Amino acid sequence: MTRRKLIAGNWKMNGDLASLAELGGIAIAAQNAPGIDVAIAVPATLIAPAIAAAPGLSIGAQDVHWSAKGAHTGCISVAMIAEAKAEFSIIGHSERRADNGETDAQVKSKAEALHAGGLDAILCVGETLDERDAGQAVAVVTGQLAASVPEGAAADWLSIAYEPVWAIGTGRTPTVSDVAAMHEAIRTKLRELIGAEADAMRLLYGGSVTGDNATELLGASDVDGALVGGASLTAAKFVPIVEAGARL
Ligand SMILES: O=C[C@H](O)COP(=O)(O)O
Repeated sequence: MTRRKLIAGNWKMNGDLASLAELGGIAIAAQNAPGIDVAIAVPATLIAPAIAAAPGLSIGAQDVHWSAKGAHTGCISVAMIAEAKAEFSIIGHSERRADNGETDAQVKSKAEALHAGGLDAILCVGETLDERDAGQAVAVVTGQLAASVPEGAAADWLSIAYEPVWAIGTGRTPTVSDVAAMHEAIRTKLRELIGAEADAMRLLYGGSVTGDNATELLGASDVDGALVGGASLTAAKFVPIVEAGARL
């Protein structure tokens, strides 16, 4: 099955109004790559200004709360990011799991809340280095999927990002065959969970993706795109990744 590639950036807790100038070059690269999707998840305060700065570029959030509203100090709801015109949110990023103790059950509720609000979700999974060294990587990742992918999830609103925790921001990446093996395991698990819809669902790889390794990583079997952190902060670093995705 042909799946449209998605190259998504995650600015994490970086960026300010001045850095939105980077989105101009990224938006042009996206326009020049009509065969793929390009998106950037910015800090919540930058969602509306990012959309104003780069109309037509898909802008999203990096997290949402699962509740519609209420006593959740510091959190942001799906309706709030939707009002700012975000199209999607990342959920379950390993940094949120580590910093905020997020559980798979919460991630599942966030996915359901996004879908109910008409927004897309990029759900992150991934193992730590200790888990990989212990031979538990596949078990950890498939366990995260089993506990966080909503019943009946569909490819038109949910994508999965496999991000080995040890590859994030470290300059280390798994081998292409390790990435392909994990993505195959993810797809197999998704078939168990959501049936044939699994074959339409995009599986992104994330962790130290750069313009230098994007062609190799994006070319791995069952890799349908990338979730890019550090290299998404500037057009100079992100555009080559978009171009690599468009060439495949
Ligand atoms: O969400 C993005 C990932 O955590 C990857 O970050 P990185 O490209 O800086 O390694």
